[in-house]
Amino acid sequence: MPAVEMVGVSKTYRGRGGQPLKALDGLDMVVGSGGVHGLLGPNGSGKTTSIRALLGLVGVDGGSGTMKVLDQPVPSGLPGVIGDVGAMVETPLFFPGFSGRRNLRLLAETAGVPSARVEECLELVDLRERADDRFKGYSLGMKQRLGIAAALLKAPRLLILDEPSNGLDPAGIRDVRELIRRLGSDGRTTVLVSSHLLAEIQQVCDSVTILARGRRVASGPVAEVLSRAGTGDVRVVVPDPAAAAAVLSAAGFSVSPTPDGQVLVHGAPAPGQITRVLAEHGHYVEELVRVTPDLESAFLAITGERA
Ligand SMILES: Nc1ncnc2c1ncn2[C@@H]1O[C@H](COP(=O)(O)OP(=O)(O)OP(=O)(O)O)[C@@H](O)[C@H]1O
Repeated sequence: MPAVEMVGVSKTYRGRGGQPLKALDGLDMVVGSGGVHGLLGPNGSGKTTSIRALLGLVGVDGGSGTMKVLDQPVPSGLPGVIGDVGAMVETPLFFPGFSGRRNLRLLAETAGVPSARVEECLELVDLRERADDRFKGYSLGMKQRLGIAAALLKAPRLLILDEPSNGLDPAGIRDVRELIRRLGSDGRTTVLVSSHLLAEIQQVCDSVTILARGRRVASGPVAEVLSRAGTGDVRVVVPDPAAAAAVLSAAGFSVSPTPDGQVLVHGAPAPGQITRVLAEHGHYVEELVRVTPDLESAFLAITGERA
């Protein structure tokens, strides 16, 4: 059973002049159970809107598709499963003059969660030692981790985090990344995390849905999405790159030189053919490497947009 399912979901906002703005345009998304799933897209592509729609915080266009969370239809079945869903959407609100612990205890009381769970969550996000400091004195990273702790209070089966790394410094980003990885590998939690940071998704997620203009443009295991968007380029190191490039070009390969004196052969040719043609002309290959794209180039290739 997928943890999240969206099929053909659209959401139209009214712009300032009343003109329609399609934030979601027939969006499909399937998040399998367990692990970390990334929702990746440039600003304005519909990440927050889709998360808000899944949580029933925003209504979608009438008759525009279906959504399920933990196998329950959204919004009608949400009351039955919302206790198993933890979410952090936008910066969470806490009382600035209260400590992290007191803030969490208040939330736990409201949700009927025992206070022992507050301590567990503080431990999970590594805030135990600073739990009695006032919230307003926390760094942005600590505030964000407290927000994640709040989302974890109910020991959710599905944890949804909207841009949890936003505004964090590198150390904060690393802490949040490690936390997400830990949660996603505990065997019971599915984490859905949105980001416009390609490296973030690449480092932390098992699978990914890529959005552009409110639509899914790619999805699957991160490694698969990357290889599908693969350029098929091969980088060749030879003693005389200019002559080797001329030979390859004459043999019908599409080639270009690299600034560091290597030859880039485009378009997924079998590497064996490259070495054979070169050897026939007295050029002996010192090194031959397939170029693996990172998520950034894959993303640009897929969406034609800059993140
Ligand atoms: N309440 C709203 N009223 C009108 N338009 C909105 C509203 N919320 C979002 N939009 C528009 O819908 C589109 C999608 O926005 P959304 O916030 O879902 O994107 P996003 O991918 O989360 O981007 P970001 O990372 O910038 O938050 C944008 O064009 C945005 O301006």
